[in-house]
Amino acid sequence: MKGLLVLGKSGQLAQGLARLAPDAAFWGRAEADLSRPEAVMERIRALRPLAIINASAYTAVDKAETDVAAAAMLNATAPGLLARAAADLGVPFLHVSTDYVFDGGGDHSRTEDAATAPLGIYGQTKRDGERQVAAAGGQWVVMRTSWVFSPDGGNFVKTMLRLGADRDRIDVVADQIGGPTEAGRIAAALLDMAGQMLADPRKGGLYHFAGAPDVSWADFARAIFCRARLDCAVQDIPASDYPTPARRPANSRLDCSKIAHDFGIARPDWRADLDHVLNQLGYPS
Ligand SMILES: NC(=O)C1=CN([C@@H]2O[C@H](COP(=O)(O)OP(=O)(O)OC[C@H]3O[C@@H](n4cnc5c(N)ncnc54)[C@H](OP(=O)(O)O)[C@@H]3O)[C@@H](O)[C@H]2O)C=CC1
Ligand SMILES: Cc1cn([C@H]2C[C@H](O)[C@@H](COP(=O)(O)OP(=O)(O)O[C@H]3O[C@@H](C)C(=O)[C@@H](O)[C@H]3O)O2)c(=O)[nH]c1=O
Ligand SMILES: [Mg+2]
Repeated sequence: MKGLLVLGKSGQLAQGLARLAPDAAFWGRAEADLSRPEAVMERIRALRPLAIINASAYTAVDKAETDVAAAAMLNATAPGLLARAAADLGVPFLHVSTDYVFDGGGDHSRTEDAATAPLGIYGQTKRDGERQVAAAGGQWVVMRTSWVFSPDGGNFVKTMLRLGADRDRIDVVADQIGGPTEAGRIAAALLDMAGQMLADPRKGGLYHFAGAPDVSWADFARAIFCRARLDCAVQDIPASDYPTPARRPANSRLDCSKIAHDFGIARPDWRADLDHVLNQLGYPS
């Protein structure tokens, strides 16, 4: 997509976008340090992009608990200012948020209008970012997704492949349920949405988008070992047996019917996407 500016370069989503939209401009930390967003806004005004996708974020969930100011800057203040720069230019701004804005009670799928109640700093700062993007006054999309995996960067799939290679058993949380989502699918959905927003200035808003079917982390780990042909047994454990600085939601199920209705974008099946990512990582199918 010509004229597209992506904030982010080496991250999972940024790399997914780079594969699908190689002629876009990609600004990583070196080109555009979002801990100093005012300078980035100036450069955006000079570039005059036709659409902006923000693929940058502070994603270290546990570290955010003690690095609050940096998480707030990257996840809330910077997206708000980027959205304002896009609004001033009159171009669409697409941003990504997370299932961690919810407290994860119950066992139902949440729609976009469900109440947010983040359990930790990462989720809180992402929720604040959603609000700042919506308040910037331009044409915007916030896509909430979950459990992102890809061949690039750090993610649960790569962690399991590393651990599973030298252990014969691993304990994995079985009472947190969500939709694993391949980064390339998010990239494709955002590019599709950007095109539709350019064609129709009324389009935009808050949307859920996650891979199907919903699973526990333990079942996701089993699928990874099975498809990678790694001989590592998964022991189901409750989250209470895996203490972490930040609490995670137990129920991360996202109802994705609004994006299907408004944009014609369906939930991708993570099982096929996992096969594809494992192939990219050198595991034969
Ligand atoms: N990972 C997940 O499981 C989930 C992620 N999300 C959301 O999806 C989006 C994409 O996440 P993902 O691709 O996984 O993230 P990654 O952690 O893989 O990548 C983070 C990106 O942020 C950029 N970045 C970090 N600090 C700065 C900074 N100071 N200035 C400029 N850029 C910076 C990095 O830049 P550089 O390229 O220079 O390294 C990198 O491109 C985020 O909004 C995230 O909150 C939502 C649900 C789940
Ligand atoms: C490594 C490991 C993790 N776990 C658990 C911890 C946690 O509950 C779950 C997943 O671990 P992770 O560290 O990948 O989880 P986490 O970093 O919290 O993943 C989240 O990242 C942010 C950015 C998001 O927005 C979320 O959608 C989600 O993807 O698995 C085990 O049970 N055993 C293990 O050996
Ligand atoms: Mg993590």
